[in-house]
Amino acid sequence: MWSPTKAKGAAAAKKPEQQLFLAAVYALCLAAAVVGLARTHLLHNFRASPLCDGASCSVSSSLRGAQQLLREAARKVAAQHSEAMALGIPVQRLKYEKSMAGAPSGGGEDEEEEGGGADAVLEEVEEELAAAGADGRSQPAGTQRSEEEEEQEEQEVEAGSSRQEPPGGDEEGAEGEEEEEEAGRTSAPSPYQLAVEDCADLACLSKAGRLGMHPGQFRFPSFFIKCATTSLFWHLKNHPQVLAADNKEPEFFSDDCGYDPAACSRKDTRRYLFDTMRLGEAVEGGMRAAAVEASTHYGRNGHLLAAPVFPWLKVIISMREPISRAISMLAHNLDKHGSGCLTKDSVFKCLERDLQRDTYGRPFAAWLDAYPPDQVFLIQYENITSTAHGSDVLHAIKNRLGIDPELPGSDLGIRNTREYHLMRKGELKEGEQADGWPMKKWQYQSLVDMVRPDAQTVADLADRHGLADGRQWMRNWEAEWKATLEECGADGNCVVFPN
Ligand SMILES: Nc1ncnc2c1ncn2[C@@H]1O[C@H](COP(=O)(O)OS(=O)(=O)O)[C@@H](OP(=O)(O)O)[C@H]1O
Repeated sequence: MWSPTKAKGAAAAKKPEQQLFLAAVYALCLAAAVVGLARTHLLHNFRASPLCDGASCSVSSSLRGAQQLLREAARKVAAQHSEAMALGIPVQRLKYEKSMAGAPSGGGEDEEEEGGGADAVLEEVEEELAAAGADGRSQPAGTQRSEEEEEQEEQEVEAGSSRQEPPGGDEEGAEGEEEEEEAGRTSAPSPYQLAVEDCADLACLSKAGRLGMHPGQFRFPSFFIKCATTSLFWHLKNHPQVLAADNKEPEFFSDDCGYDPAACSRKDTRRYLFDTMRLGEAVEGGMRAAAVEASTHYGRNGHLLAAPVFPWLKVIISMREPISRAISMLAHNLDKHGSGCLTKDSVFKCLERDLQRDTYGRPFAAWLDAYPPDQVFLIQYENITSTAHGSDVLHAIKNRLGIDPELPGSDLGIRNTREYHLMRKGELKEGEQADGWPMKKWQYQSLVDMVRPDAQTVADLADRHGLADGRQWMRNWEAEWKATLEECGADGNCVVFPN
């Protein structure tokens, strides 16, 4: 029969080596139980953490989780940054140099995009992770993402709409899915591009314009040119980053829509967008060219038409000494179309009438009311056509438009001259200069007195908005007037040539 005393006595009766063996077995069992419990507890918590992908908690999956967390954090910084920018709160920019593909620094479309500081955070996070091979897949040489691709990714984050998490948005995705996401982010069209692909009217383009773009892309249309434009239009037409309108002066908003974008018919709008402005080609080219047109009449009421529809539009306004501008335009009407009031006998009356009606100040002020000054590029015709400054002005224009300033060259070229039109009509031989316009000295002087206040208004406005040195501007035109007056004969007769 069994009794404790007996058992004790039996245990006590065991040999010391047997006792030692049993103690070791008990200790091992205890340790195994503790380790088992701890493992179950740790795995439970660890799998629930974003550092594991749920199925495994390997070192590489944990590092991927950490990468994801850092991305999320950077995205949050980006979102807060955008919010702050929208509220007008000053946000300190971090060290961040944007090097747009093929575009000069100092004024591209994309430089208007704010948020560099937050992007820099994201960029640095991505760089650090890539350098550390934190995704557990070190990249072989030659397969690393290019700077451009990384910038595309930043832009998408900025746009905030291109990288939506999949429904149920989990971090549990398998490695393949994550790779796909990676590839999609780097080569995907920008949200802007996707939206424009479906556009066939102004409202759609207008709405799309609020979406984010990749670096090197341009909003459509990009800019209009006004005044002394033919040479500039043709120069830019030959630029690889410019998509010039099929017709230099489509006058769509003026002639087709009566300066009211809401009144443009569907048919005319489609024709303008696709045939004239080549929207289809712009989309096919990934929106990587700046679409331009140069309708002269927009100058008068440009503020009415473009600002509500294309708030991003840039405008190049070139102004010529007003009397020369009027002579050039009236002579153009006469030589090319056989119309208008200009004849050798009616010069003064015709100019007086035109200059009273066509002023610079009012429409220019309206453009400036409608557009921020950094979208208006004001040039003095006398500067861009001068041998001393012409190529610098041209360079600056292209810089401001965000296109390579070195292309297609530094020479503006010369087109649409009076001589060209007369030669075509057989009224002038090659190398000959067209006649000037007869006027009395007092007549010319009175025209100068008439246009001076308007010129001064433009100079003051340009100065106030930081667009030009107003005083220099006036000095240039005063010099033109003085030179013309000095050419007049002692008998008070002048022959006026436009500058
Ligand atoms: N590079 C250069 N240097 C000097 N002058 C130049 C240059 N390019 C154009 N022009 C002169 O600009 C005038 C034509 O201007 P636009 O093309 O704007 O005319 S238009 O309003 O579009 O019809 C026209 O002026 P006029 O000849 O006096 O009529 C052109 O001769």
